[in-house]
Amino acid sequence: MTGPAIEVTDLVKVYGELRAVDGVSLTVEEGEFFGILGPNGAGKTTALEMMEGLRRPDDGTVRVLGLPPWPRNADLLPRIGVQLQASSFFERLTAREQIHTFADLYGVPGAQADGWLERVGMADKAGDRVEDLSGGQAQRLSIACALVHEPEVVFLDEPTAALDPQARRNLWDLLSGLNDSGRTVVLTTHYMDEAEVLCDRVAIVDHGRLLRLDTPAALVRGLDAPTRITVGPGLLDPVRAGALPAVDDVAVRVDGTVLTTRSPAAVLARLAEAEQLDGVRVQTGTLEDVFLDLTGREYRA
Ligand SMILES: Nc1ncnc2c1ncn2[C@@H]1O[C@H](COP(=O)(O)OP(=O)(O)OP(=O)(O)O)[C@@H](O)[C@H]1O
Repeated sequence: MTGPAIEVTDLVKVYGELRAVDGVSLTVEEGEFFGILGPNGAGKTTALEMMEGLRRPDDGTVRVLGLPPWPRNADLLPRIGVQLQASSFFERLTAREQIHTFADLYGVPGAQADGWLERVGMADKAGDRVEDLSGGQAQRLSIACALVHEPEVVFLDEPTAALDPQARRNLWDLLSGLNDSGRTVVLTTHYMDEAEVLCDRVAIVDHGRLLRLDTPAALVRGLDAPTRITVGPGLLDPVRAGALPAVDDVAVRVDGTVLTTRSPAAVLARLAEAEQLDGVRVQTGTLEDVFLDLTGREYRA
């Protein structure tokens, strides 16, 4: 294929007075793991549904694999995968019957469906009814159903929402492997850490607008945030610490003495000379700092 996997230009969706998506333009490259990150109500789902061809844009254009997804495009449908919410499973079917139903719709052999159950770690739950699955298991099944026909582009809408932290982390392992074979993955999330761990590039959205689009590392670097180095409590005389070259600020807290610096290597070298590196913690900026910097308010998922 030539050209980007997805091209969105000046996309708009209006509900009454509300501009849920307000002039978003972005390009997703083939094989990219792309994240749309923003707090609740930012417009992530609305934007994603317009890319999937499930919602009609009020303005702007979408091209997926070079084709317009709206109105329903029969050439495009077999080439994209859309993760449905667990609540939209067919009722009373087992996990295996569920994914085989999807496989039949796409003319995919049953063995391929079983292969996907295996890949998402659901083979031993194949005989369980979908309503008896845990939240994490239901998400795994819905991801397998979205991928059963081996689409080139897959859309996942908050695939780890409502999961406990352990189940989320388990699902990250599965998600991070999804684009190994060159498949393009677009995911929405309101979890900063999830975007940071999984995505090649992240679009930060708020109030329907695209605020910033870059790799997580570049977003954090662009912030020019200082590094915070925490030394164990009582190990460092705050006055001497403040006199160290490159230390901009010193704060004494219960969990240790926090040195703020823009030259962490120089400060760490001095701590090493003084043999005070034991238990030292180094914290750089995160996507949460980026959001705060962009919007002036704390990130609240
Ligand atoms: N069908 C609709 N009619 C009216 N308003 C809508 C409709 N769908 C969404 N909205 C509104 O549009 C805004 C964006 O909603 P959207 O679901 O796209 O946000 P989101 O970023 O996906 O948030 P969440 O994480 O809560 O799903 C919200 O204020 C929402 O209330």
